[in-house]
This record gives sequence, structure tokens and C-alpha cells, in this order.
Amino acid sequence: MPSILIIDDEKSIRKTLTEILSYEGYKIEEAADGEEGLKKFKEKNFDLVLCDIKMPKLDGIEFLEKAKEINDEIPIIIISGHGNIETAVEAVKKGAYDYISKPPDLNRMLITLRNAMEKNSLVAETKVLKRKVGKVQEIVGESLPIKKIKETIDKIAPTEARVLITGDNGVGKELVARWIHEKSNRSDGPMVEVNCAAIPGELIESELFGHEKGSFTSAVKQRIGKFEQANGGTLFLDEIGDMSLNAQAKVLRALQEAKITRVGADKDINVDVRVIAATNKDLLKEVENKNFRLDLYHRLGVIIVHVPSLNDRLSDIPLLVDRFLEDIGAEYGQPKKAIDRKALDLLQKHNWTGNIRELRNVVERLIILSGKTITTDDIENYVLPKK
Ligand SMILES: Nc1ncnc2c1ncn2[C@@H]1O[C@H](COP(=O)(O)OP(=O)(O)OP(=O)(O)O)[C@@H](O)[C@H]1O
Repeated sequence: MPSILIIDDEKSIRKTLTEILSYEGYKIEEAADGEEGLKKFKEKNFDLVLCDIKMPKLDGIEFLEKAKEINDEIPIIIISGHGNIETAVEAVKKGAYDYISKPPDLNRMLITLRNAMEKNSLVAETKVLKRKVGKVQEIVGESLPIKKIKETIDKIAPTEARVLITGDNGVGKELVARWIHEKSNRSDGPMVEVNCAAIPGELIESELFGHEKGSFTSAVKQRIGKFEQANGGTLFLDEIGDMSLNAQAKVLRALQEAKITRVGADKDINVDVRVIAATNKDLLKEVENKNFRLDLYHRLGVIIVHVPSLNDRLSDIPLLVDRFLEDIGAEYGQPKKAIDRKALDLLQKHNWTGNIRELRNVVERLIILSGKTITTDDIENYVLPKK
């Protein structure tokens, strides 16, 4: 149950707000002035604070400044009276999430609260994910195409240019996208990924743009879409070739106008997002077949990075195998296994239709099934198709 701290010197206001918000399922604590509020704020971890501006002892702005120093992740919403809208605006500039006017409009207040908490949990989620992922995995390889790709990433990452990454399944398109984000000026912002092939056609719009409660039968609560989640960062549209024409039209508009509209809403929302898209399809062929919009293709593909298949850069295999032996070995808590030269040669002769993902799986299998050193027998037994 989300918890809210209400700080207001007027008892009647505290009482009304407490009644309404408890009824809405929030856990409420009250404080009668800024000082008491700050004491409670220090003691407990609230999900949100509602704070009046004019109060004895410590007023709303002073509370805001002190609270931000203690924990600037908890959203604070200012309640402002008639006479102090300007102060409320100043509070927002100083980091309050928003303000609501007295007497509060019930619906608007509830929406503001919900948005604040939702946004906050998204921020927290992104942080957790960032910590989990930690550093982006290195792009291993010394072959000419890989060197070129690394150079291109260095050149294009700091620009705002949209990038279309093409290549087979499992060649490392997502990894390239991650590095572009990581080396861009947006790296402190989120990188949000959408796999357009995995989302049913009728849900993709709501997934990308969000929806208002009740906008369609299963929209039981308001939802923030991926474009909004990626605000200030990068949106990675994977498998873009599988997106419906309907959704393509909306994505095009979002790119042209830097604005989106949630499904069922009439208000536009500005978004500041860099889009990177990836596909394993030949998009121009899809354009010819009327499955993909040419104008969207041109919007997305300002820069095109093609990641070649592993079969076209077999010289990278020894380095990749070495890296996977080390990483996967460590994941299993085992010492790194060796592989003999001839076994490595066999791997370089294999037809890698599943690309680097397949190679990684193969190395994992070999680590599990082989002895200390991986031999040609192991490759014949566990990798090559049985005749
Ligand atoms: N050059 C590389 N060095 C190290 N690991 C790599 C490299 N390229 C890809 N990988 C690893 O191979 C796996 C597949 O890569 P990734 O998911 O980026 O491919 P993809 O092209 O996006 O695949 P899909 O088309 O299925 O979305 C991942 O585990 C990735 O970390």
C-alpha cells in the first residue's frame, strides 16, 4: 500500500485529504507543520508527500529544500492557496513534482498523485536495471567489419541522429544499440527497449504511447507508454519491420513532431527521445510489398549500421569463444576451460545460422559437457549435427 505524508497546518484540510486518500487505498500520515513533517520524512520512507505552502515554523518551500537534501527521489506535491500560486511555481522550479490548488479538484489531484508515483517507480526501476546490467558488455572482435562498426558507433553516438541497425538474428544488433546509447549524451537517461514483433498488433499503440484509463476494455488503469518512459533517453525499437502500418503512422508522427498522444487522450505530450531501430528484414523490400512506410524508413534510417553475420567474420570466433569461456565459466563459478587449436578450427568451419547467440549457446553447452580442455571430439559430439 503506497504511503503518503500530508503536511498542512489546517486540520480540516488534513482530515479531508486523509479521508479521501485512505478511501483510495493509500496509507496516510499527517503532520501539522513543516518541522513535524520533516521529522516524519526523516524517520520513514514515504512514496509521496503532499505539502502546504504557508505554514508556521517551517514553510512549504523550506520543507521542500530540506527534504530534497535528505532524499530527492520522493515526489513532493505542493498544495497552494489562492494567494500563492507564484510560490507554488517557484516550488516546482526547485524540484517539487507539481502543485495543486486549494480547494483541490479531486480527480485532478488523484491523477497527479498517481502520475507522480508511477513516474517515480519507473525511475527507480530504471536505476535498478542499470545497476543490474552494470557496464554494457564489450563488442568483441577484431575483424574489419567489427572495427568499422566500433568506429561508426564512436562517430554517431554523440549526435542525435536516428540509427537503423540491420542484420540477421543474433548478430549483435541490440549490443550495438546499447553502445550507441552508452556513448551518447543521453547515457544518464533511460534506454527503453520494445520488441515490436512480440507485442500483439492491437496492443502496440498502447505499449508505445500509453493509454488513459477506460480507453479500451482492458485499460483498467492509466498507463505510461514506452515513448514517455524513454523521455530524455533512447528508445530502441527492435524488429521494427514487424510493426503494423497503423502503428507505423503514429510512430512517424511522434518522430516528426516530437509529440505523442496516449490512447484515449486528447492532449499531446512532448517527448524528447532518440530512436534507434533494428530489423532483420530487408526494409526496402517490405516497402515494395507495402508492408512498411517509405517515409518512416527515411525518418529512421538517417544512419544505417549493418551488422554482418558471423559466417562473414569467422576470424572473430577465437576471440569470441575465449570471452564466452571466461564469462560463462565465471557465471558457473568454474575455472576457465581451455579449447585446443583443432577444436577451434572446427568451430570456424561451422555454419553459424544462429550467429553469435548460437555460438554463445554452443560454448555454454561445451562448458557443461566437456572436460578441462575442449577437444575436437567434444565438438563432434556436442556441436556438429549427427549424420
Ligand atoms: N561482438 C560481440 N561480442 C560479444 N558478445 C556479443 C557480440 N555480439 C553479440 N553478442 C552477444 O550475443 C547475443 C546476441 O546479441 P544481440 O541480442 O545483440 O543480437 P540481436 O542481433 O539483437 O538479436 P535479435 O535479432 O534476435 O534481436 C547477446 O548475448 C550479445 O551480448
